[in-house]
Amino acid sequence: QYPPVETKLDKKIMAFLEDNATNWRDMNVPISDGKALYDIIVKNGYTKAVEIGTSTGHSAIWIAWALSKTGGKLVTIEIDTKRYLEAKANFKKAGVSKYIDARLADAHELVPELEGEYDFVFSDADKYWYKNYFVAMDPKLKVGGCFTAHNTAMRANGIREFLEYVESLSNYETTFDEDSREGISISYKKASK
Ligand SMILES: C[S@@+](CC[C@H](N)C(=O)[O-])C[C@H]1O[C@@H](n2cnc3c(N)ncnc32)[C@H](O)[C@@H]1O
Repeated sequence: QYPPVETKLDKKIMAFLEDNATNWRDMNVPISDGKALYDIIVKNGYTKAVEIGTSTGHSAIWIAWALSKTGGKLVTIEIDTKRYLEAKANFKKAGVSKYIDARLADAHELVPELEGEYDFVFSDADKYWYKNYFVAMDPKLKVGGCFTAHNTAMRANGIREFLEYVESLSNYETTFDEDSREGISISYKKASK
């Protein structure tokens, strides 16, 4: 389930993840979904990532682990101060702080304001805003980049609207991680329009 452990940092991250495997209580992704995100990033060599909805940092640690391989960096956004602070402490313990720019902010406001280009997005905050997050990130997502979203198996309001929208776009190709119980949509940007 874990990626190959080759370096001192790999060892440190894996030890942290193993020690805390049963301690995630704040709507965090399961280990298998974290590994799925890791694989997408490493396979594609992504270096500029955004996560919407940090919580206490489980998925961010998996993303940062992948970015430690590609030489990238993650911007992750959380609105809740307690979870944000806990995530920061977890990043330190896992040894991945230098790969993460953690922001305490309302993603409704910050996502449209993010500057620069990105090649990987993981959307995991308020579901009813998923389509808006996608619309705000789309112009900043490089061709070849990927927009992923969690809990797509829920098909709740907002998630359904987001999926209908992204699946209607001819410049995106969307698939689903079949092994994820909660569902991860994976939308590759094939062309600029
Ligand atoms: C499902 S949890 C994220 C879990 C995390 N990705 C993980 O796997 O470890 C969703 C998080 O999004 C945060 N959130 C909800 N609305 C938000 C908003 N408008 N801006 C930023 N964060 C938000 C919640 O406080 C919550 O911590």
